[in-house]
Amino acid sequence: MLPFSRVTIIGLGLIGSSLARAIREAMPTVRVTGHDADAGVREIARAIDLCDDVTDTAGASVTDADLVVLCVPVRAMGAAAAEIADDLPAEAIISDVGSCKADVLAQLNIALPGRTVIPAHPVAGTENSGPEAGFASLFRGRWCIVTPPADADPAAVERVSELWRRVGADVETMDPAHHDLVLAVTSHLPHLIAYTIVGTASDLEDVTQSEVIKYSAGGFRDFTRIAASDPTMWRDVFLANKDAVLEMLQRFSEDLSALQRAIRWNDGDALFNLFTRTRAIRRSIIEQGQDDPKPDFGRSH
Ligand SMILES: NC(=O)c1ccc[n+]([C@@H]2O[C@H](COP(=O)([O-])OP(=O)(O)OC[C@H]3O[C@@H](n4cnc5c(N)ncnc54)[C@H](O)[C@@H]3O)[C@@H](O)[C@H]2O)c1
Ligand SMILES: O=C(O)C(=O)C[C@]1(C(=O)O)C=C[C@@H](O)C=C1
Repeated sequence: MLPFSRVTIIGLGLIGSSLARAIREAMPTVRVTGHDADAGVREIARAIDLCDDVTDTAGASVTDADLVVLCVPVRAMGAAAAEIADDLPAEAIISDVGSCKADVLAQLNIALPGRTVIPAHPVAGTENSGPEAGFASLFRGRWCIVTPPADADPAAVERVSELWRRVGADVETMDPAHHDLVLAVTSHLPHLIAYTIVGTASDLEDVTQSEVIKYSAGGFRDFTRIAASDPTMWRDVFLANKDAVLEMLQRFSEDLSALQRAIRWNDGDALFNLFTRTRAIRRSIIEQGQDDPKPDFGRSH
């Protein structure tokens, strides 16, 4: 049996539009309704036939929904939830796809008191945004981490999990705070590092302009892809997951200082040993046949 029959997606950008496409492909009988605050995005969504219906107001999009998935930047979750509060059917489940979870759960609990809120995070994406950047296979073979509140109804958790399995994801359940700590190191910190490296390079007059472009075939080019990620999304992630990111940044800074010291004092052994360890990690991932690896998020809760 299908977990839901009428799904509303609010926010029709990369993730919302990918979810709409994936649901329509995997579960063609499910009615998908969409809404976006941006009239231009709604126009594109209609033009590309993204959903069965795209409504001009958030309220109109949820009146008969049995699942509403908020796919907006993490600091816009509370406002998006408040807009649907009066029109939401009593039995509807509310979920989201935000990249950090504790702050989003707090926002949703304030905006929708007493409602069934089951947050989730598909750990899949690209550096692109908007309704035309999405694609149906985005979640296939990727993790989706469901982060229910401690007192969540297990049946509601299972229905949300089943939706993500149906669009191809592997589902883990995790405590929201633990999720935020893990993702701070596996996703948020790498983005911060990429933004820093590309920003620093462009600040250095000597290597800017043609030279940054001309010689960016290798490692730097990989960083520029990540650093092209959406500014609104990532501003929100760093501010909403501040504590976990600052904790991981502290650890990272200490490790970077140790490397700095090793270079200054010609400690070749320290450099060699670290690089040998990190190379072994990458090789063991490839040997397991995962060249686009899903990180092991550890124990489920
Ligand atoms: N991009 C990724 O790689 C990725 C991966 C996993 C999860 N996420 C999470 O998914 C969410 C959406 O990210 P995205 O990459 O799809 O962004 P996006 O910029 O492509 O789309 C976001 C959409 O939300 C709309 N929006 C903003 N505020 C709104 C509101 N109050 N009501 C209705 N619509 C509103 C915007 O107009 C935009 O069309 C974010 O919370 C992000 O953290 C992103
Ligand atoms: O592959 C990318 O471009 C991504 O940044 C995707 C990525 C990640 O860090 O893995 C980014 C943010 C998400 O919340 C989930 C996935």
